[in-house]
Amino acid sequence: MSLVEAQNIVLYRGAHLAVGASSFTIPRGKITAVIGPNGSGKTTVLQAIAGILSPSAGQIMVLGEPVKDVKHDISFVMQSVVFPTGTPITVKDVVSMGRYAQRGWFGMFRAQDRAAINYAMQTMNITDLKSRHLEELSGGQRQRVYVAQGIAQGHEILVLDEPMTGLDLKSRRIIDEVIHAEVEEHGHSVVLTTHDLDEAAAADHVILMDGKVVASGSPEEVLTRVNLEQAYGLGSLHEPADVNGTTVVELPECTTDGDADDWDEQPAAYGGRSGRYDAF
Ligand SMILES: Nc1ncnc2c1ncn2[C@@H]1O[C@H](COP(=O)(O)OP(=O)(O)OP(=O)(O)O)[C@@H](O)[C@H]1O
Repeated sequence: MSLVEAQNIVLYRGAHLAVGASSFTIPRGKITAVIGPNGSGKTTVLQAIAGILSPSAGQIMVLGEPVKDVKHDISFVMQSVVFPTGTPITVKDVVSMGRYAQRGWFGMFRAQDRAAINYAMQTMNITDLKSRHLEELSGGQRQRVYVAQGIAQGHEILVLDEPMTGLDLKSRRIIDEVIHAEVEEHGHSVVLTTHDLDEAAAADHVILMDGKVVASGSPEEVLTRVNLEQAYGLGSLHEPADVNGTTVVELPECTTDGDADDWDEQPAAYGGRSGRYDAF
């Protein structure tokens, strides 16, 4: 059974058509990367998978059921979680929130809840920060806390919106290891968004967005020059270069606040990283 089957879904954010009619499947027990330019609909698709946003047309099934019936199997970690400034909330409080739905009678944490909270803090390497207030943390540390909250939920499906963006190498590695452990050790499925072609190329399955799903399948099937040019704009890719026998495509730099065609001419960084990946 597929993890997700979407047939001709159309997604609006308010009055704005965010994702035009799209069909795709996502395999179960794998890592799926959703990639595409700014504003291409990645977060919107994640929200539909997590049951936060309903399609205005078409249908989306998760684990063979209407998504509203399996919401309790899904952990959704948002791109940025905003707590009002001055909220006296600690790292442990935030991670513990991941267990609120599973708590026992009278809202008491049971041994398994405490174990899940401690496991999540350990795997995300934030145990030594547990008594710190959230607003005392760096952006990268905070992001690890939010991912830990998702891990603590222990659900079969972990949906992560840009978990790696803006993180240093160490934090990226920690999150990468946790994502692989979720799939390989716990048999869970991970769906994440990224701006990094290397990350997408390393996933089991890729969905390429540009206001709709442009392509979905294995990285080899999806991350082709033709598809990437369609999503990121014709001429946006520089001629492939041969680097030590590997064909490498460089993406031009994209402004972070712009839309898909808002390219800078400079062939340099993309999504804060090298912007180079092995072309298929
Ligand atoms: N709350 C909202 N109300 C109206 N339109 C929205 C809202 N949120 C997003 N949009 C629009 O929906 C479209 C898809 O946005 P979405 O956040 O899914 O893109 P994205 O690919 O995740 O972008 P990014 O890479 O910048 O995070 C964009 O055109 C965006 O402007």
